[in-house]
Amino acid sequence: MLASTTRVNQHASLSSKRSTAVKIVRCQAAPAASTPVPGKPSPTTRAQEGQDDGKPFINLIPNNGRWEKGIPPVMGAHLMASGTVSPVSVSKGAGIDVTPHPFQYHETETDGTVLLYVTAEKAQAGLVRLVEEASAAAVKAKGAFTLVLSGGSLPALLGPLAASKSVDWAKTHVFFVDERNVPHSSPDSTYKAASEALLSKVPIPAAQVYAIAEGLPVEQAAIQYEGRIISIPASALPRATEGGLPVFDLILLGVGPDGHVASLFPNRAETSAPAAGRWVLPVRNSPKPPPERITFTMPVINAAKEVAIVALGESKREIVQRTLEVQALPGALPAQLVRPRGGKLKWVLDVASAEALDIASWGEAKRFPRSSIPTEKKE
Ligand SMILES: O=C(O)[C@H](O)[C@@H](O)[C@H](O)[C@H](O)COP(=O)(O)O
Repeated sequence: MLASTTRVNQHASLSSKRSTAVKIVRCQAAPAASTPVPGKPSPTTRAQEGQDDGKPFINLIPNNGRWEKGIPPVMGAHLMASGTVSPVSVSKGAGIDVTPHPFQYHETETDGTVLLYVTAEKAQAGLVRLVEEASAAAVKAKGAFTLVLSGGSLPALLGPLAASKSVDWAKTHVFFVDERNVPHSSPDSTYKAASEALLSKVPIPAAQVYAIAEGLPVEQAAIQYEGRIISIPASALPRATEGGLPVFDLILLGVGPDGHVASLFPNRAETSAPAAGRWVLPVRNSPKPPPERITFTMPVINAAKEVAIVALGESKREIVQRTLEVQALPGALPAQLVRPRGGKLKWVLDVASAEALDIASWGEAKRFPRSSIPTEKKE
């Protein structure tokens, strides 16, 4: 049974004039593409009324809520904010010629918290506070704080942390949830970006910044990185009771236009790596250049105490809406697989990236399961 939808701050209008975050706590459940929202011409409304507005006529997932084995007969086929239609997958009926999909729908939901800021600057300040709070809690609890960074636009957002008076850098360990397999001096290096924006400006011991080993083949770089994580004592980096995965205190993710997080891309084998396997994997032929990377697996991300997905600006509008509001093919959007099992999930948005969200409808209970990686691989 889905967790009952938590209260949504109905006043969280996107045009909020509030100067700070509007905290919206909700279940991560996608409204059915066929659930017309009063006052909002949803694809259904347009399709049912047969308006020929030039947009593709789309087949809608029947919102009967009683699918065989939790799998809707038609997956996808929803009209995305960009006006394109997502891919369709038609099963032949439950249990008929169905090969075990690396991802499955399941009924449980994880509450996520959406922190919606009026501007990117306020979102950046909120992100800094989020790191400071996680740091204080971790150092108080175990005398160490493990912070994991993404690449892309994220490192530059952390610049103001250099002025923070509350982060104990002597007790902080910084990792990279993914990293390009390039020299540290390369403009593509996330280590370089994070060093320039923050790490070179704070008194963090060099041995506590875990950069990728340079000059190795990507498979060896992944193994070497995993070995460094394994060598960290559980007192600083506890291991989860289930599966022994490392429990990082805070992982900061970006999200790509295809829904990738870290270097886990849609429909790629790395994205469905099981919890029982490697913690860090090599990625070749990455859809996002540069081609070679290493990446944490999704189970490692989901073992974290807290995960924040940071998506700011107009360019994130469509993927934020798809990820938070649209039923996707199982695993089609890796960002929808981010569901910390025992931890907290937060989205850090600004009005520009949240503009396409239909927050007013978030108060209604939705019966859309989310895809996830099964805990045991179905052979
Ligand atoms: O190394 C990387 O490229 C990142 O880890 C990647 O996952 C990034 O976070 C997203 O692609 C979003 O990047 P932007 O925030 O720059 O759009």
